Amino acid sequence: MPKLAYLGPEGTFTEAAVRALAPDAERLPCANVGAALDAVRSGQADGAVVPLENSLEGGIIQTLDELAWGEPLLIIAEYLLPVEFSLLVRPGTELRQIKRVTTHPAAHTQCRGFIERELSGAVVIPASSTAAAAQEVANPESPYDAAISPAIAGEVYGLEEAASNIGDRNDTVTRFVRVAPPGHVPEPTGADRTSMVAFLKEDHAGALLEMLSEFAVRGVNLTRIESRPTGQGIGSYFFHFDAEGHVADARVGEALSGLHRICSDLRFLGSYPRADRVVTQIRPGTSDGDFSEATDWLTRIRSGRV
Ligand SMILES: O=C(O)C(=O)Cc1ccccc1
Repeated sequence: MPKLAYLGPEGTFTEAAVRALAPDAERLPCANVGAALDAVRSGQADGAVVPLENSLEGGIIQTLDELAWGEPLLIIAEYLLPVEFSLLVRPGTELRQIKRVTTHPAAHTQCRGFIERELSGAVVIPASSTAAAAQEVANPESPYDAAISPAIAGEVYGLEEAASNIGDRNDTVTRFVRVAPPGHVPEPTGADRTSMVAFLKEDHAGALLEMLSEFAVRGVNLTRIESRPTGQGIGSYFFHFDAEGHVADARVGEALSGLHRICSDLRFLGSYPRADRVVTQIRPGTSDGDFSEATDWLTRIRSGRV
């Protein structure tokens, strides 16, 4: 039974993703995303589940930066979780009494409308997770009046639901990934995604276009592109890319080789089955057969067999 580290405590959205991805796994709740990933690096856990992106807010910065800068890890699976937020209070608290709210920053940004409309004047204080916020509010001595959390956290910590489904949109989805120590890449399925992080060799006009061209000319479609500061001054950025397909596909492999040539560093984060099972569309001239036929042709003309 694998042991999976995740953003705890019990009752987080991440825990729901762990239960869906690996129902039989032993769960190791951690205080933050970095600690969950470090548990894998140190061998304390066999893997970890972490949030990677949200359909409303984009990338989860802590996860993106940990995967880019920390000791390398491999993404081996993903899961799409629809997220629904509840306002949880100690039994008896009324909406008008709520002055101090606590939650995870990603939940705060997705519930801004409700907070402005229904809790105007309330301050929102960040918590390490939505369930940590609920656990804190459950303490009768807590300075906080309410937590924004999944409804399940209310059941776990004995809180009341003062309002449900309080997100600004009711179709928000968070993509979670399961990571493992570097090693075996999952087999291609035909409906895969490949993630990577690219660092520019030198900043120049068209540098991003050059990188994108490596994908475009081989018919590789991107599903996410995100720039993050390198920390080395204003204007210095590196890039996260998610592409359709698997590193075992010729067009994806060649795009990665091309990027490797023009980047100062290209970190492969993994090829894994897509949660939505959307099959990769192969553009004419970019199938594995097309690539190997072209390689054979080149070998022939190089050896004089025109
Ligand atoms: O705090 C949680 O419950 C998490 O799992 C992180 C998170 C927060 C908000 C939306 C999705 C994931």
